[in-house]
Amino acid sequence: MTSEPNSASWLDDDEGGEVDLRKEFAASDSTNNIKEAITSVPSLASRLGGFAIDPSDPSGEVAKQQPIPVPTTTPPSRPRPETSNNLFGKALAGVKSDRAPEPISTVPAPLPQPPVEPKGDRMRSQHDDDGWGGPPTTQHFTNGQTNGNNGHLQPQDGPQDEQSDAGMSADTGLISNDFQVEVKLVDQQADPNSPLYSVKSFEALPLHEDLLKGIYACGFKKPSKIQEKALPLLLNNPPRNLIGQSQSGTGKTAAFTLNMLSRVDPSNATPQALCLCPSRELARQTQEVVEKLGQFTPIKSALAVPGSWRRGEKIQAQILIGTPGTLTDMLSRGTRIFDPKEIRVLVLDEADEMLALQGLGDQTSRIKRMLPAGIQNVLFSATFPDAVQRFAESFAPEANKIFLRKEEVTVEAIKQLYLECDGEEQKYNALAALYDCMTIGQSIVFCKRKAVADRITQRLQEEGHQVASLHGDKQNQERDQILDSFRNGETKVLITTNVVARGIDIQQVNMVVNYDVPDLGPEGNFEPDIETYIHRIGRTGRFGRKGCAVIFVHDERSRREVATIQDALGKSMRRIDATSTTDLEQLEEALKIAMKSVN
Ligand SMILES: Nc1ncnc2c1ncn2[C@@H]1O[C@H](COP(=O)(O)OP(=O)(O)OP(=O)(O)O)[C@@H](O)[C@H]1O
Repeated sequence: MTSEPNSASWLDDDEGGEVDLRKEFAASDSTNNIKEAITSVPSLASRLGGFAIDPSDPSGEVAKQQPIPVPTTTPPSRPRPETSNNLFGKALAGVKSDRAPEPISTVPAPLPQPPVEPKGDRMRSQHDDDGWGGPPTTQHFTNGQTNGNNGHLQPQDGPQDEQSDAGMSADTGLISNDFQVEVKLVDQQADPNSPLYSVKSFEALPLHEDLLKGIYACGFKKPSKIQEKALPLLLNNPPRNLIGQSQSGTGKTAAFTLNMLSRVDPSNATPQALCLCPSRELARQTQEVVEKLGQFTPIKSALAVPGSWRRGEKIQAQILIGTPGTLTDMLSRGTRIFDPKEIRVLVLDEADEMLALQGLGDQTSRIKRMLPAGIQNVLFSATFPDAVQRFAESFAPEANKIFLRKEEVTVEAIKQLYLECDGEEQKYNALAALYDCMTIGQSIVFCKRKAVADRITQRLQEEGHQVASLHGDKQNQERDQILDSFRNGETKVLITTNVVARGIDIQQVNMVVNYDVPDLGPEGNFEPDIETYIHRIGRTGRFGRKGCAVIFVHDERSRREVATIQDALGKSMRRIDATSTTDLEQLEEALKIAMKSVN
């Protein structure tokens, strides 16, 4: 980590620890056509000028020389991997495809033909193959070496000038969006320092051909690092628990989804894989991923969130995705809704949240107790704080583990900035002034409280801005509609609480604003909530895309909190001086470049 340089212009220092945001993002601009589309944005400086003035430092120069201090200790490393399991066989064999496969324009390499296993209880028959032998594996990714400079990551070596293409159309190779920019993932996936890097191809993984077809239909060309590492461990027989950590937006969902699709028996029309998510929004999204990746299999999925299920209705889908409340409700009815004894895989997405002692942990543990012992427990998250990690290890005993080093948990392509405001009211002014920038792409504004989200939404709307607010007090259907219209681009700015802080994957989101510093609430002594910060900013920078995350600082306390976050992440944030026209114009420029790069 580095401390902030004393440079007058933060865009000048393009060497050393700090990054010239504008130059870096511009360097990745292999296409210029977007530039025209964004040059119409009015000057941010012209709209922001004049706030956050410290009376003792009217020019702002003193403050600029005193960055939020970042302690110089290197975060402790976790132990190195010990062993790795061999692959014993294919986890999905003999899945019948009774749906007519649709033509895929990207012709894949010849598909591997997994051995056909007789229908029936696939998991148990695999289990019989070779027992639960072999030591669990712990792996640690490293997406960069430390340069001896207080643990700050070295700049990546590989070419970074082309963008990812998670949303690529299989027909054209173009992202379907407003700007039609061709962006390639190839270079990032060839760079060993990238979390998207993999040695293997999907074809080399033990996946059924119908799942490979689903993967191609999603436009995925190569696995990410977590997919490459986790899938063989997940699909290995006998099934073993797995705790997997990987940065936000690196494809964890596909990893656990492919495992669920591989592990269920399509001929048995009852839930065999359960996936628990912390919000209805995430459960709905995950079900879509299951449907997409499984579209060439006969496997069905169902949703277990409030309003998704008619009381008394028996679930006949093999994969059930839901929130703990609804799943507990279903399970409390014995075998009437589904037979828990048939469950063989339990996935906790956002596992640290699902196991949090003050939160969902109780419900999750209760659900687990209603399921058979010895099922495969799969826990994924971008964050695993130490206390939860211990609980996770007892929840999923003898698990194979994939953990990140502390300094690796945030995505390098998300540029983290903080913006000083002079009090609460100025925060609102800053947000209003950022509106045009926020609508070049799409943005999510996170607030601590629902009331604040509603209040600023109303004010912005009264001033003629188009924004929507989403939080847990809204009706289920309204929640679904609001997120759907944000997802399809009808709404450009979403003002929300932590309800969408985790897991939500909307590739066009190129800016996240932390209107409030997230905190741990009364149980956590109102300390800053580092994990929530990581997940919030992870709503941008998905699968190799670039993004900007701005956090508002408006008093001594929030200043301290942001310093704590920097310390915990081992990364310094660039300070934006709201009294400096130059800084603000540079910020605007950097945002524009970042925004176009995510498309
Ligand atoms: N191998 C791949 N190639 C290209 N795109 C991919 C690949 N795997 C996943 N993606 C895409 O990357 C995006 C992010 O994936 P996903 O939502 O699974 O990330 P995640 O790791 O679960 O993130 P989070 O920690 O925020 O939950 C999705 O749009 C997904 O479709």
